[in-house]
Amino acid sequence: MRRATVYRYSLPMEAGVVLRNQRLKTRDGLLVSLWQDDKTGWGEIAPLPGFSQEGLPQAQDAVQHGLSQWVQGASLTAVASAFSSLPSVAFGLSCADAELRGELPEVMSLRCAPLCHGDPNELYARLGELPGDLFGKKVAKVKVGLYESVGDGLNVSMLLEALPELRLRLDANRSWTPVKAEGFARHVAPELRSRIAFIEEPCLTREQSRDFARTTGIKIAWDESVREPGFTVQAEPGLAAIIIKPTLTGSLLRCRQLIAQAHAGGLEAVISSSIESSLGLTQLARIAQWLTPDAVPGLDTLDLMQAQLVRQWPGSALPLTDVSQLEKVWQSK
Ligand SMILES: O=C(O)CCC(=O)c1ccccc1C(=O)O
Ligand SMILES: [Mg+2]
Repeated sequence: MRRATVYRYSLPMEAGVVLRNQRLKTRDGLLVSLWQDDKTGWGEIAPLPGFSQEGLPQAQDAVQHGLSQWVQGASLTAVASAFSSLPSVAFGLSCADAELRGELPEVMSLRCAPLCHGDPNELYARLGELPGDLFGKKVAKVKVGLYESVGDGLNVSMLLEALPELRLRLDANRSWTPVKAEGFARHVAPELRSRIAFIEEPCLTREQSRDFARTTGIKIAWDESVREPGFTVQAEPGLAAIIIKPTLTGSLLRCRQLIAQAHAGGLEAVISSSIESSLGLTQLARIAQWLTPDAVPGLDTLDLMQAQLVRQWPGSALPLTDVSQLEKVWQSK
């Protein structure tokens, strides 16, 4: 006997969370809970506005359709894989399936690269509390490209000089022209550059980003590129990592393929948040521990929200929204 329930959630965000020029006031998504033979599995389906191609109504239709098939005996692994054009659906259903089958280990990665939103004092304070990673180094992520690239360069240099064990991941989200990228690099001394683990997508095109890596010696990582049609994982000079945001990428199977291809090419694969609730984030932390144990995941987005959902993120003081407070939108017969 199989049963499935779909819940809808809407969590208030902290004021001022802006994504690709739009303000995100609430984070909206679906939770699914599966039940079979006294076992349960949960998954989160949360298309991210401005990033996901699919919207929530379309995702909900697909989820209900997929779960109806599962209840009637179809394999959810196969159902999830069939939704490759709706990555959030493929990912959420495959997580619920993996939990139900006991495939997703419980143990979470407790390391997480803190996201710095520009205030260096805040980052100093947070880094002080951070445990060093496997190699005794601390890693944090700083968004760049929002203001003047020269200012970004100065800020990054100041952080690296002030904190000698710090390594930085930077993320420019394709915002720099080659001239701006050069303006950034000019203000980061060559001896500091090796402590930039990578910068995600510095320029508008991959070719420009490759040129940037070549001329500056600063390593790059693909993020947006990983989700573009025709992308294949390929090791190349200057490339350090690929970023995998499963909600934007697809099923666990698809994520595992990307991770395996990255590792085979000597690249780091970094599991990262698409601003999921605490339920989705704790699953991502488990996936990271399971599949990329040597890479610190990029999951520091819980505090953008005003509440946690169903499952608690270790150490978070945010209030917890319980299942009983959620709107049930569908249930199998
Ligand atoms: O990667 C991280 O550390 C946090 C997640 C993050 O930065 C992000 C979250 C949602 C959408 C886009 C991005 C991004 O990488 O730009
Ligand atoms: Mg990015």
